[in-house]
Amino acid sequence: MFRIGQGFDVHQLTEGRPLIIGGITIPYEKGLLGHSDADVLLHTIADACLGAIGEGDIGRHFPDTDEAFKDADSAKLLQHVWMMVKEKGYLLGNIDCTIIAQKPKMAPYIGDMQTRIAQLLEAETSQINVKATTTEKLGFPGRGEGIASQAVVLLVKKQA
Ligand SMILES: Nc1ccn([C@@H]2O[C@H](COP(=O)(O)O)[C@@H](O)[C@H]2O)c(=O)n1
Ligand SMILES: C[C@@]1(CO)OP(=O)(O)OP(=O)(O)OC[C@H]1O
Repeated sequence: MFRIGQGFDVHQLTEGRPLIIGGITIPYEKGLLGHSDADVLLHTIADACLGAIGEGDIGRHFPDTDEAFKDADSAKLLQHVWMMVKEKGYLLGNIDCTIIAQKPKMAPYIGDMQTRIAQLLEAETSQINVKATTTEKLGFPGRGEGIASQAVVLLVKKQA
């Protein structure tokens, strides 16, 4: 039995914050703003996983009004979500993600992101695909105001 989920998230770019995407710190003049470390890609994957198991979204499980999640490491939030997926008896099929950013260039960091996401989800790197695209300078990502990401996840029910 299969379950699919999709995720989408956006965070604003601002000065004075580190840029953390897919669990990797990327050298850049700005970082993403959020209650947590604002790792837009890990949030997107967490939302896709929660969607696949019918458990709502990360705001429901980790509210941004809760001081416990202030500056939270999104890797830990995703690991918690992955525990929920495993408790429901699912394994990862595959994940496909897109980071939507005019700058910086993500290509040099994609391999490390895939490795880190695979670690967090106890999967093989071959099960994780991360892509990046600009919006050809159009809209808020194109103006460099923020970064968005999208993900689709396929889960497979463990055999009894
Ligand atoms: N922030 C980004 C955006 C894109 N890339 C890579 O460049 C390729 C071309 O991007 P277009 O938006 O012009 O289609 C894209 O396929 C990515 O490989 C990137 O590394 N970082
Ligand atoms: C992760 C949480 C919790 O710290 O905060 P943010 O970093 O603001 O991220 P967002 O994607 O807006 O929503 C989920 C939040 O509840």
